[in-house]
Amino acid sequence: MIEIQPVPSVDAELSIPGSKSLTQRALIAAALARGESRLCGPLVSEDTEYSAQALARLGVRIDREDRECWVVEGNGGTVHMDGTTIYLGNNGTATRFLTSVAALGNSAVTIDGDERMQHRPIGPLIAALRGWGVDIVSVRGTDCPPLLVNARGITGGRTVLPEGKSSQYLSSLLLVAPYARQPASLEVDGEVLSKPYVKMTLSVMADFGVLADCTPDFKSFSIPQGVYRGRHYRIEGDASNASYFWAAAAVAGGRVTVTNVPALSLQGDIGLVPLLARMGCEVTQVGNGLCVERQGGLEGISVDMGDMPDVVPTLAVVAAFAHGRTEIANIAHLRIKECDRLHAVVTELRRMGAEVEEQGEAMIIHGDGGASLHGAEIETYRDHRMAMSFAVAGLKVPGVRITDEGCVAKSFPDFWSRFALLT
Ligand SMILES: O=C(O)C1=C[C@@H](OP(=O)(O)O)[C@@H](O)[C@H](O)C1
Ligand SMILES: C=C(OP(=O)(O)O)C(=O)O
Repeated sequence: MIEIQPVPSVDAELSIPGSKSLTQRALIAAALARGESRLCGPLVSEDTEYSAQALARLGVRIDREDRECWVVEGNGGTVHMDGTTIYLGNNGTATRFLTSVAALGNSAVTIDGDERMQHRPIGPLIAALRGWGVDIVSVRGTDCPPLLVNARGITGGRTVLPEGKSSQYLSSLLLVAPYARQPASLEVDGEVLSKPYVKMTLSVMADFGVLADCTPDFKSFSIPQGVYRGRHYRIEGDASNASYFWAAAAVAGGRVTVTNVPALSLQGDIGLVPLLARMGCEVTQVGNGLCVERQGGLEGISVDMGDMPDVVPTLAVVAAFAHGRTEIANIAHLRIKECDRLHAVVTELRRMGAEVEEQGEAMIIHGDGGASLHGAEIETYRDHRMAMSFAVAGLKVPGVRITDEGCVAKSFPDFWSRFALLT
């Protein structure tokens, strides 16, 4: 357990480790590419460790000796599984992505994860892969991992992705689609949540040489056959993880500059910054980074966060220090993250004395400028984002204690040492 020390205000400038989403996409594109890639600025964390090890099991050589630049020897799309099981912990992104990558191989593979991952749905991806001729089942019939993939490649042609609460199904299909035996197309049923992650997938695919087509509503895709080309690829800082530092300025007052997450980031979570501005912060561009500063008070806002689920806990914590009502809508997908994050955020904010309403797909925070907040022992539910977002509250409120603080290793192993720069 770690107790956060309050500060009168913050004044810091720092860089943030590489984007988790970009690192995992670049690893897969580089793994399936023809030729060598150098991925510079990757995130080194539990999740990317799972991804890299899984790709190694699928026959890809990845040299990670230099933590700053990983060298990946692409297999050109020829996937050979060494062994029978790929275990991915509670890495939702890799579990969804590697399922499709494994389908490109030529042997039976079990995809499994930890107890929580075994409750995170993957049914829509199973259905869409079947539409591309993949023999895949959820071993326990739960539409969650473990999955058994009897891999023999993907046929391509048209498939439909049934409605689901994760964009990762769609990104997963897109990443492997160029390797289908015939040109592939994909239709999506229902609303696409977390759209910026799909955009990011298309952008990484294009960077590695494959241009897919999609309709502006992200519901219909055509992917040409092709092979990614190995390249030098630089990964920007993680916007979701930068959010805790920008939020620190909003909550404690003062300013924080994150130097390596640009305003025009590929990451949708950069969208938190304009929301902080709407609440009363000042935002300025500094080089390739962004500075968030707060001098006056914060006001509540109404916002649809369907496209940026990972920064909902961050915004919710800030909202508890604002004056007035903040409504965060369209966030049902938070319920299938590392924990039921919608319920967890509401529970822990209430534990600190905040007045919060939980709805099926939304949360409402009735802020009073933080006046009624008090210290508490915060349960983190093995969820890195719970730990990091509630740490921010502790910069202002004495006695905030974060349990199981090591859970940040999933995406940000040295979070606590960087956070200490604020105090
Ligand atoms: O594709 C990605 O890299 C991610 C997509 C998002 O998930 P959903 O699409 O399930 O919302 C996000 O929560 C996750 O941390 C990373
Ligand atoms: C939801 C997250 O990750 P994943 O789905 O990859 O487990 C996250 O990092 O907040």
